[in-house]
Amino acid sequence: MSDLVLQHLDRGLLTVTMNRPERRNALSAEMQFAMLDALHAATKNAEVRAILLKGAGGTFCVGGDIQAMTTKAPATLEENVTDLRSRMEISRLVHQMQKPVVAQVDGAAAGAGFSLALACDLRIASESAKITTAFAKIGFPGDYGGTFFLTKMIGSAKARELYLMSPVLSAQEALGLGIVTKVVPDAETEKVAHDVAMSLAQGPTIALGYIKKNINNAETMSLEDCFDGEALHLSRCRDSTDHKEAAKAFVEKRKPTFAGR
Ligand SMILES: CC(C)(COP(=O)(O)OP(=O)(O)OC[C@H]1O[C@@H](n2cnc3c(N)ncnc32)[C@H](O)[C@@H]1OP(=O)(O)O)[C@@H](O)C(=O)NCCC(=O)NCCSC(=O)/C=C1/CC=CC=CO1
Repeated sequence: MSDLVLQHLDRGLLTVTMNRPERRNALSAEMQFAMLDALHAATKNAEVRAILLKGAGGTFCVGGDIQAMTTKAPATLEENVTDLRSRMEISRLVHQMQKPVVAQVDGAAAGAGFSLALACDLRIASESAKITTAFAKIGFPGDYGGTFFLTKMIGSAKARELYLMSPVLSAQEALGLGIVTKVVPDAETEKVAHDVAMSLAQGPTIALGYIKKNINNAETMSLEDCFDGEALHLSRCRDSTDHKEAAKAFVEKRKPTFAGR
């Protein structure tokens, strides 16, 4: 396990911390591969029922390490494409895994760090967070699925504006655009993000996974295919312990306890 990505599992919640605070968690190659390993393992581990993704030292992630970009060894176009595409699996795993992923966006989310936050299901932002696509300012068009996620989230017109003009948004501005879920005072960000993620980790895991799948389906599939998916997923949940417990708890007028199966 790499020190660049810390992992802590508590009652179904896996906290994954990008840990390069001295560089505001700018993504080094080693860090990206460690994240890929962590996310692959989390996808397969039934004990992980939700993930909280955060950065160490009060910053989420400022994206690719610009300092490292100035000394990068030359490679062919094909090598660069293969390399970047393989690292971008981080965003695909986050977006598609059938477990909720919450981003704790404090300090800044920029470039690939912004893309990564967008790949998550919910974003809890601190009041002073700076949020920006950043790419155009250093002569890049975008990566880690950011253009896909942002366009789906806020529409093509606004996504173009944020990528072409690259403004640095405040958390409140990002909230107004629907980019972040909630803005909280800086001192409360860690607690609120943790509480939100923990409540998902204690939820009906199978149903939450299918909610994600249904909504991901809606991003790309036809109405007919989405209906087929909803019918299949709800029918599968009928047999789940959590659905039976939730129905029983409702009738008995008590809070359900979900086991995640
Ligand atoms: C808007 C900012 C994110 C935050 O602004 P602010 O809070 O005012 O902080 P600064 O004073 O600008 O920065 C503080 C220190 O952090 C250093 N820093 C910031 N970003 C990076 C970075 N990306 N890489 C390296 N270092 C960074 C900054 O130099 C300061 O250091 P010193 O205190 O020593 O001076 C603002 O910081 C900002 O706009 N940052 C740039 C964001 C950016 O352009 N990111 C890269 C986008 S491209 C990308 O992500 C591409 C890839 C490609 C390949 C592989 C993987 C990933 O992504």
